[in-house]
Amino acid sequence: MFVLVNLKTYPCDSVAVAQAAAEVDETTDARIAVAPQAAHLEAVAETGVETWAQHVDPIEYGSNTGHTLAESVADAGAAGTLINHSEHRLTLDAIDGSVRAAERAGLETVVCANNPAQIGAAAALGPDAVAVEPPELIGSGTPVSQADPDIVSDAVEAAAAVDSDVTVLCGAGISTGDDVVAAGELGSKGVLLASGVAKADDPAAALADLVEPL
Ligand SMILES: O=C(CO)COP(=O)(O)O
Repeated sequence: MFVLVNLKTYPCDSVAVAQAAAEVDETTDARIAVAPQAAHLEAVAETGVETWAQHVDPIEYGSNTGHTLAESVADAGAAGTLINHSEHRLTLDAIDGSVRAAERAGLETVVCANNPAQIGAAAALGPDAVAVEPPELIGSGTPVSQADPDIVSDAVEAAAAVDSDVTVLCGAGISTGDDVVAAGELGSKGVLLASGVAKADDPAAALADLVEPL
């Protein structure tokens, strides 16, 4: 299972969370990665943990003030990037452009979407993976795998119907090892989570709990 921890812009210590993730990664067969905000990518990558960007723009080198260039993200040490997170929605055309920009820079891609229908559309753009995250459950503490299991299994079906090479992650409210196991039982190959780690009093313990049953 892939455990991708999105730190959003939470006021946590990104490097401390990354160090904890790197340590927990040594103890498990699960794959752990941390997605800090762009300004922290390099510091997080230096901890040795697999590092992901939260977003890249559909642009090339040039006059794009304030945008995030995929090549810069890769140079900072990122191995992959989220695209179209629920908190950073893009047009279809921009999602496509961002996937192409990420590919150009050698970044792995996870395109986020709200529901199975959007997952099918996202899969058609050929990312490495898609992540279904019902917006109403994000940050709720109620795991999608429990509150709405069908959305996960339907997303797995929707992606497979379009492109069987695109793997499916799920997210929203995931915070325990049991939630990760439940996600796996629904056909998800990983989880995307944030508050369960970034807002935890002890992020290292939260991460250890997440991978304990894997
Ligand atoms: O948005 C999310 C991950 O990208 C999910 O957030 P929570 O884990 O806080 O529900």
